[in-house]
Amino acid sequence: MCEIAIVRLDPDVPLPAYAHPGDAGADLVTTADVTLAPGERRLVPTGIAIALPDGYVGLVHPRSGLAWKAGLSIVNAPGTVDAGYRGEIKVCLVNLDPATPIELRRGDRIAQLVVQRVEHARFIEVESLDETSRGAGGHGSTGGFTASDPLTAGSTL
Ligand SMILES: O=c1ccn([C@H]2C[C@H](O)[C@@H](COP(=O)(O)OP(=O)(O)OP(=O)(O)O)O2)c(=O)[nH]1
Ligand SMILES: [Mg+2]
Repeated sequence: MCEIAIVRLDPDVPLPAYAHPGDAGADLVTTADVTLAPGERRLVPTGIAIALPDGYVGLVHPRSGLAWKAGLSIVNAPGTVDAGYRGEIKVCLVNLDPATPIELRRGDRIAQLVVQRVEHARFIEVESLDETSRGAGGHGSTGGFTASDPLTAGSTL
């Protein structure tokens, strides 16, 4: 377990909390009242700043319940909080529902922070890459998931 120093920029904000032991994400709240019109996006404050240890990253993920029930998502999901970042964590929320506004109140849990270790890579330029079974196949090269997908049209599962 890693320890993360945290500063509350708003005295009322709760510390990020795991809802259950073993959960991957610690919930983050908004400190603002926000209404998102259909299709609208907004950078929303969380009232906290953290100091992640070197070699860690904080990933800001959407919450699945709000995604399913209201269409609330994060434009840049998952957001990347760098270890050296000391500013307020903010979340770029978006209302993906085509018709219904989303009303968020100060204190609502709007996202979850997943803390992970990261590798730092050295990029070494070469003339060509080794051969693999996948090669350059990507972006649906192994098939899609519906009959309307042009890659799999006519497929009989
Ligand atoms: O959901 C997010 C994503 C990022 N950040 C903060 C922390 C992160 O360390 C910094 C920069 O994020 P990122 O590198 O994703 O954005 P950028 O557009 O590349 O900005 P920069 O040029 O500052 O790196 O913004 C957040 O508060 N919330
Ligand atoms: Mg960046």
